[in-house]
Amino acid sequence: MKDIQTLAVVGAGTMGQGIAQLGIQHGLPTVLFDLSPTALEKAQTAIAAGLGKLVEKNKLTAEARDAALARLTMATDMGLAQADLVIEAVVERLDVKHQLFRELAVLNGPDTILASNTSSLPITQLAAPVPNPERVVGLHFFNPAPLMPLVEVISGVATAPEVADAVEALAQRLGKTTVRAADAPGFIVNRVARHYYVESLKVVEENVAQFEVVDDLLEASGFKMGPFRLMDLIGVDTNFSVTSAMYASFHQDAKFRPSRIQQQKVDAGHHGRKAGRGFYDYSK
Ligand SMILES: NC(=O)c1ccc[n+]([C@@H]2O[C@H](COP(=O)([O-])OP(=O)(O)OC[C@H]3O[C@@H](n4cnc5c(N)ncnc54)[C@H](O)[C@@H]3O)[C@@H](O)[C@H]2O)c1
Repeated sequence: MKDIQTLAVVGAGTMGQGIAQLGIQHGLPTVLFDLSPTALEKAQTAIAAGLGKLVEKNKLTAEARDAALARLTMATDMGLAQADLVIEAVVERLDVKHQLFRELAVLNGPDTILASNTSSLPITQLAAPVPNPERVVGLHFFNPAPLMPLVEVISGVATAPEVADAVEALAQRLGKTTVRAADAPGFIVNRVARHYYVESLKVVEENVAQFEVVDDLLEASGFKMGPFRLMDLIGVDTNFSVTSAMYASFHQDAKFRPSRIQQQKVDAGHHGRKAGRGFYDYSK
């Protein structure tokens, strides 16, 4: 297994931009590819701001920040998404991720590792139509990726053990604490955390309490963020897709049923902080 020396991140949204920041911060020349030039512009601003904050806090020198930024290539041309490790962080849809991995497999050699940041889709299913599925692996960062210490490493049925070892070592090089998770829907954290969102949405749907009250109470009881503030941070659309995928994977088990409140937010484009509006208004 060759050493991972270069990184490509596909999808420059909430997660992709954070993962790319980690890569350049830790010395990896990194290509950040997205279909949307606007997403790339926003990502570039966010990465520069993220590194800038570290400089302000004396956690990074200005020279190290400049060197990190020089390692970053922003790309709307998918042809540039070639690296030892490609991490995809695009929308949570199996069809989109399948198509993407097939294209990445053509662009890259058979020994390039293809990792998915999926929150819920089974790695075995993701890998099935990809040439050389033994190099497909789950590498699940948490939001915000530069700050959250945990990364789940997930092997599908076909994943070669040395591939899982290599991405785990890479995550540790990025300063993360890793945990191996079995290839079950939602892995560990999202499976348990799903009920935080699903049950809170039910409380609001049943008029037991308003969402702001639920947030305030849960924060007062010790949770760092209330469920609605957290959904806004995650992306209401992403959170809804993850719940929908898990509901399907668990064969419509009612305890994972998505909420019509979330469906409505998605339909209205109220996708959370990234859209300026979710459960709360961020336009100011
Ligand atoms: N948001 C979270 O808190 C969080 C946490 C952990 C994991 N994840 C997972 O990370 C992945 C990305 O989630 P996100 O919240 O960053 O999404 P997002 O909606 O913020 O960003 C997705 C980006 O992917 C781009 N994109 C879509 N299709 C593409 C394609 N074919 N090629 C290139 N770019 C494409 C979009 O333009 C967009 O910029 C999902 O699988 C999600 O489940 C999300």
